Amino acid sequence: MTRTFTESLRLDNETTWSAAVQHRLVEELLDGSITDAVMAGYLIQDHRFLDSFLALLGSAVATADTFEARLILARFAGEVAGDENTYFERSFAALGVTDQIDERTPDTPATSGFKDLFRDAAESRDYAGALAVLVVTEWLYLDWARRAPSRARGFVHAEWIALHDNPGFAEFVAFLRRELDRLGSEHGDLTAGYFQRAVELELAFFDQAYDHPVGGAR
Ligand SMILES: Cc1ncc(CO)c(N)n1
Repeated sequence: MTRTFTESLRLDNETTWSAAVQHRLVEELLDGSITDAVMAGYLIQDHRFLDSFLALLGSAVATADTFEARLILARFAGEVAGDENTYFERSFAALGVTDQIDERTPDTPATSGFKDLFRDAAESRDYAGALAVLVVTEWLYLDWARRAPSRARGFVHAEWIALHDNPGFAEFVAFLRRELDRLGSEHGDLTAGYFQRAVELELAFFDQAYDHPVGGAR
């Protein structure tokens, strides 16, 4: 059986990938038992992830080798900057996360690691490198969010799952994988290195969500 390039990359990282997809945080989000303090801390870190993530998406828009790809990536960037960012603002209000709490909370090592990885991939000005990182962040999130049915309670939980488990998002992940399957093997070492770093950071990001519960949150 021939494997696609992205299937091989995932299989090379299967242990870490599965540990992330089956993480305690995902279990607690899907069964509704995650505490507001952990959810708030996780979302504060993820909102910072979003800033650097948009910079990486912008670099993918700039380096994509077809008009079609540039359109799809730019539309997705628009959704992240629009509905997804608004989700964070509404959730912070609901969880009692004020600007002061946000400012007092340091980046976890995983957040810093993602910022470094996104900057490295963006500055390489290499479309395949940016794709290797984007395939992990989006495919791994589709993978856990699809583990529904969820018994999530309230919009903070339900919308976070729905943002990563909907037909448009699944279609975007399929597009990213087709792009990396088309280009990745020509840039094998670079893409494998970025892919592995990203999977390890996803697992660490979930782990570290428990290190800084946000006390000010309701
Ligand atoms: C840590 C992390 N990985 C992936 C996504 C999906 O974009 C996200 N929001 N946060």
